[in-house]
Amino acid sequence: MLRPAEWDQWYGSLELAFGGMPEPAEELALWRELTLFDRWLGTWDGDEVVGTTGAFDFRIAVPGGALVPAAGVTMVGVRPTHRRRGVLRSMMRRQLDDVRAWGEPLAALTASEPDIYGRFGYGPATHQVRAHIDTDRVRLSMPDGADGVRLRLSKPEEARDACEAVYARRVTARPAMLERRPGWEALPLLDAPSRRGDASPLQCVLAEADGRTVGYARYSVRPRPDDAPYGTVLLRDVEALTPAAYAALWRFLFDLDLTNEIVARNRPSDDPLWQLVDDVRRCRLASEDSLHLRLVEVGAALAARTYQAPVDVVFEVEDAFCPWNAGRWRLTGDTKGASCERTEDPADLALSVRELGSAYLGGVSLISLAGAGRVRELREGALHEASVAFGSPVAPWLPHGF
Ligand SMILES: CC(=O)SCCNC(=O)CCNC(=O)[C@H](O)C(C)(C)COP(=O)(O)OP(=O)(O)OC[C@H]1O[C@@H](n2cnc3c(N)ncnc32)[C@H](O)[C@@H]1OP(=O)(O)O
Repeated sequence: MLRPAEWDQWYGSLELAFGGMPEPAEELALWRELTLFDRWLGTWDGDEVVGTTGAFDFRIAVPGGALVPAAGVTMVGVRPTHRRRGVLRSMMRRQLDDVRAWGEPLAALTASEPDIYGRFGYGPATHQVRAHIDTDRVRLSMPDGADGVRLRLSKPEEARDACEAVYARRVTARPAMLERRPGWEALPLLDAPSRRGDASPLQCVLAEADGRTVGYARYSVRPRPDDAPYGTVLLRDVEALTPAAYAALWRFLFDLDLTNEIVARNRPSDDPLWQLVDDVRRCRLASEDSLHLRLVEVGAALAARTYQAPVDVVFEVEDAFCPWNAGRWRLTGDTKGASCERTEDPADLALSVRELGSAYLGGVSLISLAGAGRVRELREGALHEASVAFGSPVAPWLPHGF
């Protein structure tokens, strides 16, 4: 637990852990406002803060559409003078014990380096795709109805509630999306001038149909540099409720005069955009890990989602860091619901909690993990059965960091 009076010192230590670059005042103000002091931890050496972390109280969409409590682990830092002597490990210990005590079955984070958190039971569970789209060459095929969508520019702040209403309807449609907690609607609007470089302030275009907002895109424009003929559209986010609105928003971004490129830093791996374009190679896609997930309570977590095919398997789970999860669990479930209970029956699949974290949202298949030797099949057929059941028709995707 952190005291409000300690926050400045605490955050200063976090900034030092990340290299010492001060953050813009508006970002500092938002992170302070979003701080949940009773869920924040500091490690002290005398009167110096040497370790920091916190855990937001998210609810995350899981396959089947439920919103499940998940501790959003954040702001992990250890002072450069105090590294590699167990400060992180002790904070992870305390934090996971806390999360368990709060009754939250999941913990989630985005990692500064992907190899830090596996030892604590987190597995990479979603991917994000970066695109550099050559809008001179790539063409879009427009679905029916796109020409009927009205586009309207608005100040991002004025359009906030309309955008939030669209976002709220999108959350349960895709695993790993986060329900917007109070105060978080300010995050996508952050636009500190010192972060813009040579790009414009943030802009917003709304898609409207039958008088209501059915989509939005927020972006900035970097005008042509001296050595190039055209500028770049930097996409912040885009969401829409209909295929027509989605395509209309992308066409707008593609057609912005005096630009010939869109840079989108975080798109889902199955973004419908890849089906709208005629030349996906000229979208120059690159993928990397995004959300890392940990099952804090294996039984409650596995019972909280649904399964896209009937499943009845016994897992032998290894969990050295949270031993209350270790042992055998029988999962039975289908598209309607699931239960997961302790069992003495023989195991069908053996794996560690980390693999369960990777597979949980349906973005990494158990078969692929087994191909790497990280899941062992002990009953013939169990791997295929569980792998199909754990899948998701929509790729999990985390829309923003935290
Ligand atoms: C969710 C987030 O906030 S991600 C942000 C993480 N923070 C940063 O990257 C900021 C810069 N780095 C740091 O502040 C620190 O180096 C930290 C937090 C990454 C590690 O803190 P430390 O106190 O040095 O870690 P600690 O000594 O407890 O090490 C625990 C284990 O993690 C390993 N480890 C520590 N740092 C790293 C790293 N950067 N990469 C890989 N493994 C690491 C250690 O080797 C140790 O391994 P072991 O279990 O096999 O013995």
